[in-house]
Amino acid sequence: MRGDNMSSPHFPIPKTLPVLVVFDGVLLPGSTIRIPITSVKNINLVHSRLTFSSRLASTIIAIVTKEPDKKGQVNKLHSIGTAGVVVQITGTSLPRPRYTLLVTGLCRVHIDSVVQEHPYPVALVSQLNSPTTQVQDYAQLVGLMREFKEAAQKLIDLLDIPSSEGQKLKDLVSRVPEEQLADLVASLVRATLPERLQILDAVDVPTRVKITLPLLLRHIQKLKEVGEANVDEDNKRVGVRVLQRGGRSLPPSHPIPMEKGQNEMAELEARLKAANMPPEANKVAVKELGRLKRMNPLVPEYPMLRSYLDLLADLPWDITAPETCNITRARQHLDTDHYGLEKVKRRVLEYLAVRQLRGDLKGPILCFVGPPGVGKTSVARSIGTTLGRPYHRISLGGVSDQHDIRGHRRTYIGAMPGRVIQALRTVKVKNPVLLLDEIDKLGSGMQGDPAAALLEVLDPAQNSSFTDTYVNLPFDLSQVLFVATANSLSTIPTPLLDRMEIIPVPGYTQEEKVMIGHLHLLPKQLQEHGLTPEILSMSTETIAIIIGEYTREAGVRTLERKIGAVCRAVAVQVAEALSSQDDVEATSEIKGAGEISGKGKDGVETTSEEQITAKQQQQGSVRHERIPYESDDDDDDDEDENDEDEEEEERGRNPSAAAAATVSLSNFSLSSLRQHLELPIVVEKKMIQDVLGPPIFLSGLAGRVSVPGVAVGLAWTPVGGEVMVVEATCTPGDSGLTLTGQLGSVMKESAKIALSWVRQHAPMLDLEPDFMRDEEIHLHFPAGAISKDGPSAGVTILTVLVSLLSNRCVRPDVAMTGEITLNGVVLPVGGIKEKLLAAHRAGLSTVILPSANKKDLADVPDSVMSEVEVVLVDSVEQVLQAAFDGTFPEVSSDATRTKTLSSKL
Ligand SMILES: Nc1ncnc2c1ncn2[C@@H]1O[C@H](COP(=O)(O)OP(=O)(O)OP(=O)(O)O)[C@@H](O)[C@H]1O
Repeated sequence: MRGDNMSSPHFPIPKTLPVLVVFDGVLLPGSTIRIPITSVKNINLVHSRLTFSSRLASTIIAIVTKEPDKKGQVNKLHSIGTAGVVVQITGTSLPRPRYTLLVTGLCRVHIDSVVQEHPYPVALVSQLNSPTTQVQDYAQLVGLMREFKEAAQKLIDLLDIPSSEGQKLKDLVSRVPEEQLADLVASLVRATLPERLQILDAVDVPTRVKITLPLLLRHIQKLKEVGEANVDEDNKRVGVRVLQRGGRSLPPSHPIPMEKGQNEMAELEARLKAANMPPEANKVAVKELGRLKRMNPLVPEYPMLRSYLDLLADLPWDITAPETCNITRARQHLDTDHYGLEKVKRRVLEYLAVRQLRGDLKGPILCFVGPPGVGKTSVARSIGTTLGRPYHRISLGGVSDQHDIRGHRRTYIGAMPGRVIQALRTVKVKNPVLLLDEIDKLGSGMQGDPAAALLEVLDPAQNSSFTDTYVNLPFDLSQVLFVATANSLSTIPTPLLDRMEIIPVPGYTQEEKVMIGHLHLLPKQLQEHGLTPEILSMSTETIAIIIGEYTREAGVRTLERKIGAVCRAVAVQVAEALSSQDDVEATSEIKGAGEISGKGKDGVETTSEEQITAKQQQQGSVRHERIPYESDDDDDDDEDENDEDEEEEERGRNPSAAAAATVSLSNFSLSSLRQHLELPIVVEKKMIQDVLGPPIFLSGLAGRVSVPGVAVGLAWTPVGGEVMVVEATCTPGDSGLTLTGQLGSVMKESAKIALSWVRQHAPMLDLEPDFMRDEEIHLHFPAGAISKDGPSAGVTILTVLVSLLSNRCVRPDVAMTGEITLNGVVLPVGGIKEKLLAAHRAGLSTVILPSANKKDLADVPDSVMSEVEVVLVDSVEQVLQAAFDGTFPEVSSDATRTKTLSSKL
């Protein structure tokens, strides 16, 4: 069968091709099919060979059918496949890769051998072209072709497609080269998988035509039988294939519903007109539409141009949402949705008021900066709701390719517009509120700098004519209200920072968290679990226990999850109570059955075997009815899987039961539930431990600070303030000072400065001048896996060294922060509010701060200031006085640590 003689010039196909395995279809040369990608190997192939900016021409793959054996089991690759080019990829790679490829067949190839199986198959192939037709066969072939073409025209007449489309198809059939004719018509004809494989195997043209003709005639016969008025569903599908894809076939498993009598082009033209584009864009749209109309639907560019025009028609060039800005309502909105955050709310209201008065849409871009879970996204969403404009969130975390923002060139496979244009297509208005979430997490990779692309989007001077690379036309973004969020300013490029107004959203105090939990998170979780305050009651004291013993965060996200876990546990109790109610009902029904069958009213005591069976069946049916709810809850489970630290939630909870309870509660009144449960179920400490496990964080650092060489420092991190127990030990040796805990260079320098100061002041500290001659000091910062840097640990390091060398304990209730100089001056540091909140959270009562930070105390909530004593210091001596209670107390004799230097002091 293999054709060694080339009958006509063909483009060469590479000798080695990656193989895309298909299971229920056959791609014939000249036709285009959609192939859903589900198997791991096919996904690997897409990732490695098709999604890396490959140019169209270079991505030739072999599409080979895995055919079933006689028992219907799929087992071996067919020996002949089709070399094809992927013209479009749709789908996503997250959360799970799911793609659909649009592939056009080029020519037949023989699979000589499979040279690689993993990660995707690769095969050595030889191109198959039709052998030259011998002169004696020629007359016969001409007759056969004529008959075939006539039958094909007849089939097209019978297909349920608009006449204009039919005419186009007929023209195509009359023009197409003879060797492509059978393949083209075969893609219109209904045929089984083995029949299609037979057509694929027919390398020489006459054989192929001879095989296809009977199938063609069979299809015509069938269409005639059902009659034009009653075209069966399958034929409609064929019609749709022709109508929608211009003569290219689609696998039977992916039919597209018929839009009877609709002219695709006219519809597209009408949509483009209705889009009311600016003249420049309109000119391009008209020109491209003309090109699409003239284009042969079989060429790979057709679907790409079609998608482009669809996007132009979908973009909101001239659609504006009416803005309903009302400051009083805005205030109400913000207050209803958020507790506290007074400064943030005030700034947002000022911003909205200025916009309302000026009546224009230009203004600074607000950027909310703060630790996770403090309500940044939530406040930004409230702005959208307040203004009555559609809101859309663009997540920028991990975006490292500028094309994600600016779009890809249309010539690339899988080309897509950038995220901003995609968002506008989704919201369908040109003035939405777009939230640029996690703007500080933008990456920068090989594919250009996305931050630079964002500059163009955010700059009011440029964004009125933002040109996405895919759209390639200016789009006016000046009416979009951009709002951004970030955890830290340090990673936001300066030019981007310059264009935004930073609104800090600080962490919450313990009291604020309790109130947020009580007023917002608990009601929200109750509602999400189908519970009510009449069923579950949780006091503010209980919420405070959860905060203190199960969370260490600046925001309230973990708190919300923990409250959710408690709600689920209660939902299980309710569900169980409801099922026991079902049991009782079942019993009473059985009693009823007993009455009917003439048994006594006191049937419970005298339950017969039949009754027990009936009861069991009844219970079985109760269980059975709940099954749908159980599967409904799968989503819940998925979410839970994403929670990193939620193992305790697994304990004592049953999401299925929770869901069952949620649904069942609507059917059962509270009064009937009260018969089985004492309501409300009051959540107390014992129940919290049962559900969440033993406390994760024990308050008080006293145990750890009760030995010399340990002090509590305060650190600022993008996720809020942290208390850090810094430790030092001293052992015989000569390697000087060893630092561990992934410290940056600035922190290492702080340690050196502190040691120099101690050396310089050895006499004052009662140390010998060469106290480190035979000793080495090891200084460790906890959470060794996390890198740390910055000068603010200076005072803590110094205090730890003094404590170690003087063998005296630091006060256990003191935390400190501040930079030191060689001369012992204490300099101001940042993140004071966050640090004080962290100290307060950890139950520390005294905080040593640089005097120059006094101004920052104004930001610290009164509730914290009233419980934490702040000692302002200018010098290291003052730090030591405060840290050691002014007297440098001797270590008690039962100190747990051996002090190697004690003999020297
Ligand atoms: N002040 C508050 N009042 C009421 N609810 C709040 C408050 N702050 C946070 N929340 C709630 O906490 C949850 C987390 O908030 P949100 O998602 O807005 O945090 P975020 O600061 O954007 O975090 P991230 O930086 O991780 O995106 C939400 O359910 C939100 O409603």
